[in-house]
Amino acid sequence: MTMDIFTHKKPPYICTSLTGKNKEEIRDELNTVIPKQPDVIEWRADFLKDIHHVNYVLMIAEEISSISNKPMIVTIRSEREGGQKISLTEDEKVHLLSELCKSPAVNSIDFEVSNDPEHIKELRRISKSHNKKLILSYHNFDFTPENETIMQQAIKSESYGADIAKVAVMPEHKDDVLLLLNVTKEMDDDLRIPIITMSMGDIGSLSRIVGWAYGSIMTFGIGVQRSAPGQIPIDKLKQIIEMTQETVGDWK
Ligand SMILES: O=C1C[C@@](O)(C(=O)O)C[C@@H](O)[C@@H]1O
Repeated sequence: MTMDIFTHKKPPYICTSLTGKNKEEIRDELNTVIPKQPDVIEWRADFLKDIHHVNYVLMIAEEISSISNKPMIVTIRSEREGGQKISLTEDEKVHLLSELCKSPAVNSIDFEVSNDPEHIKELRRISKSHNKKLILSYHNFDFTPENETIMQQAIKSESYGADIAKVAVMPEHKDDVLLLLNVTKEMDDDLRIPIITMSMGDIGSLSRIVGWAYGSIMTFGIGVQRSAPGQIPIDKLKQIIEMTQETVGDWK
């Protein structure tokens, strides 16, 4: 049964990324990660060495799901937006994501909103027909664009029929973290779909702690190895969010 990310707890959901290069490394990661009880697992399949073997990929997805018993997002992050260099063409990547949508092990797929619109439409069609969530994402590892640009990416994601819009941007100074939180609140007010946002890097890590209060439904913490700069270890992240939620309450 595919588990729904959105019904089992009050946000923010704590997600952690698996970045192993092969089945053995992923198993080891799971052994460390599962006791830390993340709510959601993101499998960063772009780290997998043999990503071109569709059956091997599907087998690992099943294994992750059966060991973790958690909702799983599969991401094949493009190199352009901070992912690993992989041996698949864009068409092959879309084919692989389509096959993953058919697997009961997978809850959601993440695809960049900057991808070819035909590929996005195809994955929307397939994910919907298999009852999987489509996260359309935007990453900028260099800087934080202005408010309107971030908003436009999220609006574009919604207009493609995304179930969730995600934005990860790099701050160059403290004001950029405030900008991200501010636009998070605007997106939460204006969009009909849920959003996930983060400001990356050291100063950006503040957004990973308080983003929920501005409308971000998920935050990424380190299980074994970070998948982006500024992530906080899951145990500390959980503790600090619980403490802030106690004082802040349901305010957002
Ligand atoms: O998009 C995201 C968010 C992220 O970049 C972060 O900053 O936590 C980590 C990635 O693994 C994930 O796909």
